[in-house]
Amino acid sequence: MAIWFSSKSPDFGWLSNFSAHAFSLDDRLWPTVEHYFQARKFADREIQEHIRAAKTPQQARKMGRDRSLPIRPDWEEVKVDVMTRVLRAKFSQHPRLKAALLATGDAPLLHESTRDHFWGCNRAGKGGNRLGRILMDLRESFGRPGRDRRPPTSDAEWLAHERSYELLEFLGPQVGERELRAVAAACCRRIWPHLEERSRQGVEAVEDWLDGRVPEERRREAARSAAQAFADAARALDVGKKNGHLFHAARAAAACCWHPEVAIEAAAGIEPVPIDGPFDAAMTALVEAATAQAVGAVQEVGPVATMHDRLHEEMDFEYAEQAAIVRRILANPFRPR
Ligand SMILES: Nc1c(N[C@@H]2O[C@H](COP(=O)(O)O)[C@@H](O)[C@H]2O)[nH]c(=O)[nH]c1=O
Repeated sequence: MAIWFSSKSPDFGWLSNFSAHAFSLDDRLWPTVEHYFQARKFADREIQEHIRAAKTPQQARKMGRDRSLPIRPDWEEVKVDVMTRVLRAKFSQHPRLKAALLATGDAPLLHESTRDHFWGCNRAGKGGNRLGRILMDLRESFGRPGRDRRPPTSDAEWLAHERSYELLEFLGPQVGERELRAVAAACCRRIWPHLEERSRQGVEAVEDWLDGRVPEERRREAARSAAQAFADAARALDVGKKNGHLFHAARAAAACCWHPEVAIEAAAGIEPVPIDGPFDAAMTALVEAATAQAVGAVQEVGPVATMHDRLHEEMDFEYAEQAAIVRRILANPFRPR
């Protein structure tokens, strides 16, 4: 069945360019794909920076479409390449989104738009759906086995594996909720300095629950309060103020405290990638905690040219540290007991 998406779709807003999934590209951090795409219309770095600092993707789009500023003369020739590049960056840097994209299988992805017949199409079939087509190509390239996806295949590989989320993905649904929560909490402990009080208390409630000391009600309250802390961090997110690591850290803690009755993404007023169960919650916590750690580490790195490489190095480093946590908490599947 075809999947229709736009920034307004309740279930597939994460496919839209407006979704709040920050990534790094061209030596800088970008709050959304839309910010990057609109900024790239201009050669002038000052204008790019102005758009990068826009509070919302809607605002970035408005700025990019303001024709009082000169756009690069070759924009029409390069815009599809720019979009392809930025979408690859978004989905490669968010393993959870990449997994969600792969999980759409071979469903046609259609960017619903009544007006934009280039990137989107309407329900009557009018429009080129270029955005949907790029996403389908990306899905296909991610689906091919390669350096991006290497689950462990032996005891030795399990012990040497350096990506926490791939270890969890490999074990899949057989991991119990207690183990998942324990891994998520331990990963949040590693970003403690980036967490504010409500997020810390949430993680502590999860730890107490692991010790068997927490009534259901406290867990729900902790989840609400951590979700609220994330909502506040989302509102305060401002690349100009270099506080991206606080946003990702608060999201990690909120995911760690996930409770089925508390909608984390909705609390933050951003495009929903609804968390679907404890496994999904733990994956989100791992990815966001690694991002928080990495962004925090490179925030002050200058010149910007070196920041980009450093960000990826720092994320790899953190995923390796988390992989050791996964091994400590979960049983080695290659040594059955
Ligand atoms: N207006 C809109 C979207 N339009 C977005 O605008 C971009 C194209 O900009 P331009 O080439 O300047 O027309 C492209 O990223 C497209 O996805 N998307 C959404 O999800 N929701 C919206 O409401």
